[in-house]
Amino acid sequence: MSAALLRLEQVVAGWTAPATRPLDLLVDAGSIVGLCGANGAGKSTLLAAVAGRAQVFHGRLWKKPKIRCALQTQEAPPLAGLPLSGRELLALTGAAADGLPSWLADCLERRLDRLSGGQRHYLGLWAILNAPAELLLLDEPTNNLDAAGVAHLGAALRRRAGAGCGIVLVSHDPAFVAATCDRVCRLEAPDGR
Ligand SMILES: Nc1ncnc2c1ncn2[C@@H]1O[C@H](COP(=O)(O)OP(=O)(O)OP(=O)(O)O)[C@@H](O)[C@H]1O
Repeated sequence: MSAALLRLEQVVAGWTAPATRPLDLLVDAGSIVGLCGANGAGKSTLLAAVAGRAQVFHGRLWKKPKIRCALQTQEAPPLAGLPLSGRELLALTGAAADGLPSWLADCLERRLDRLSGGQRHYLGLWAILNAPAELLLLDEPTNNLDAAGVAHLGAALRRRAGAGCGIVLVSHDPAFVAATCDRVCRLEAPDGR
């Protein structure tokens, strides 16, 4: 029997005013759900509403009681000038370094603001992906990643789902979504796109 972790019924989310069309969404433990839609449709806003950062204006948003959510956003953390290493970043979220690709394991002791954009992105993503959470909310996780990084990410997501996590990922990459997600949900933009 599947165990529901997240259920949205006709949810309209926004920051200071409603910004999305109504959305129904069900995420079970062990499943990876893709959320697609045009620029500005409100996909990031919906993830933020699930994480409790944005508002729900209409509909019903249910999460399994006491569930822990980890949210990856598209915003780059303000790291410039901060002597924070990759290993320290992982420690901040409680993520283990085991399983990191070899090309990133070598970067763990270096300052994040001296890494490449892709290296920094994947370490930041890894910190969220492997945080002690049951529901992972990922916003454009393949941004900045090369083909090897995308393949590694797909396998890491499958492992987390296999361990019982529910995953919602927003992506504009149809090939990645088709290869990775069990189901895809489309959010229509307010203007109908
Ligand atoms: N922090 C914020 N405060 C107020 N409005 C916001 C905020 N973030 C986004 N918006 C607005 O909410 C609407 C939806 O934006 P959102 O980023 O959720 O769309 P998206 O579907 O994720 O787009 P994209 O595919 O371009 O990343 C837009 O009109 C945007 O201007």
